[in-house]
Amino acid sequence: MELHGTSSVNERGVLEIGGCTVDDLAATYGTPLILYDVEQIRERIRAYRKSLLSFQVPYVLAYASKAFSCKAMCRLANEEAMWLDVVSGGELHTALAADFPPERIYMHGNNKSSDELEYAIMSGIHHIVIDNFDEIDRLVEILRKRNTSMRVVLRITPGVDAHTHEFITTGTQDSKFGFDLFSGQADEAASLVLKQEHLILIGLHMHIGSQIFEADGFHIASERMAQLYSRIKVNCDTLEWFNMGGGLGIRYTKEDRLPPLEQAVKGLIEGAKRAFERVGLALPKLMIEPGRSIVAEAGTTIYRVGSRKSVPNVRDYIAIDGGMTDNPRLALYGAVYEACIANRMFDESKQTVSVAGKCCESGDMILWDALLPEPHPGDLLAVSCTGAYNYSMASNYNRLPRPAVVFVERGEARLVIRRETYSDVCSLDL
Ligand SMILES: Cc1ncc(COP(=O)(O)O)c(C=O)c1O
Ligand SMILES: N[C@@H](CCCC[NH3+])C(=O)O
Repeated sequence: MELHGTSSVNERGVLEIGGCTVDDLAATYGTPLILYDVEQIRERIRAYRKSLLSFQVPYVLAYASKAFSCKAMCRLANEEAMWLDVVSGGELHTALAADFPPERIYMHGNNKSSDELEYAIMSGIHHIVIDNFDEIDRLVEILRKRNTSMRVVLRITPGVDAHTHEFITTGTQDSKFGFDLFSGQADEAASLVLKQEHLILIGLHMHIGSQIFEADGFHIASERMAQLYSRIKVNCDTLEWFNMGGGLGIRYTKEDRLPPLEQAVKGLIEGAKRAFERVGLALPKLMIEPGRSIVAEAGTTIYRVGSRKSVPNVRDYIAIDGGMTDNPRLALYGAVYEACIANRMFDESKQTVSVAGKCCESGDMILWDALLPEPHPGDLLAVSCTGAYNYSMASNYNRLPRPAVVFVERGEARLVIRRETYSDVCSLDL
């Protein structure tokens, strides 16, 4: 397993993250345990900021909180002066409960309920990203009733295939998200919004997908967005923002090849700059809303190895005390991870084993055919790059309690989400 961020191996051959030893953390907090290397998150944020600053246009760096949301994460994003993208009343509530300033929050979502829209408006968030025609109507109705107005951004589907897993591409024409550009819906939505005295159109948004390695999709989408922007700008003085979405990929395994983050971000923005120049405009104010590339590599899940099973001439399995309940990404997308035996880092990796979870489900796998030192029951298995869309997509399938989450930084560990108990699992049952 590749060591990320502040990870290192101590003289006992035990993995350390953020200056904390993994076996001590497992003994204190139990397993499965999700560790976040806070310094690494801060570094990623700073890498984004450095690239954005070099373009000398006003910018907003928002964290897409869907990747991993909890109060501590919102506080960390706030400490780093980020904005926050929320996609639900629950994510908004988490941010507000963490005292995240509402004026740096905005709301996405392809089916925001009227309650969620009211909540967002009454909380004083900065703007709402409108996703469809029904939402324009619903928003106007609420604003009219409350005799107030709201800044809005339009989510546009630029008709671009981002070359990622088909379940996480979002910019193609046939998508549930946003206003379609090709059929003219995007222009139509803009003229509708401009007629509404309660709506102030401040920007256009695109998000072409997630875990993207290549810049071409962003460049093509930026070209199309710049053309749309220039058409709308003619009748709209308040239009000043271009939100390029999130989506930059990360290295889950050594085989994943991609440029350093700073370079990748610069490349995207240079592409956008060229696109706007071609339509005779300067680069507008920029928004960018990464999730995965901020938190994924900073997360490591620590499991305890339990039973083993060897199918002669077929495969060796080991089972860990978590699984698809804390990491459904292999089951959902066939995601590939790297792992190590965290308490025996000096041992040679010479056995090919597949790592299964403990759910009643054959698809409950975390790794297929990984090369590891021979695992023994009681060993600690560390799976890297589990910081994004793992805890946030965790479930209680088979009534398994969700794991604890701990932030580690400079030798200190801080429990930020406690482990669920059996009574938590039953807490909503009547
Ligand atoms: C609208 C929007 N913005 C931002 C993100 C964050 O994407 P990522 O985690 O790939 O950076 C997503 C998720 O794909 C999204 O749907
Ligand atoms: N949840 C997905 C990505 C979806 C991103 C949000 N629009 C993943 O784990 O990769």
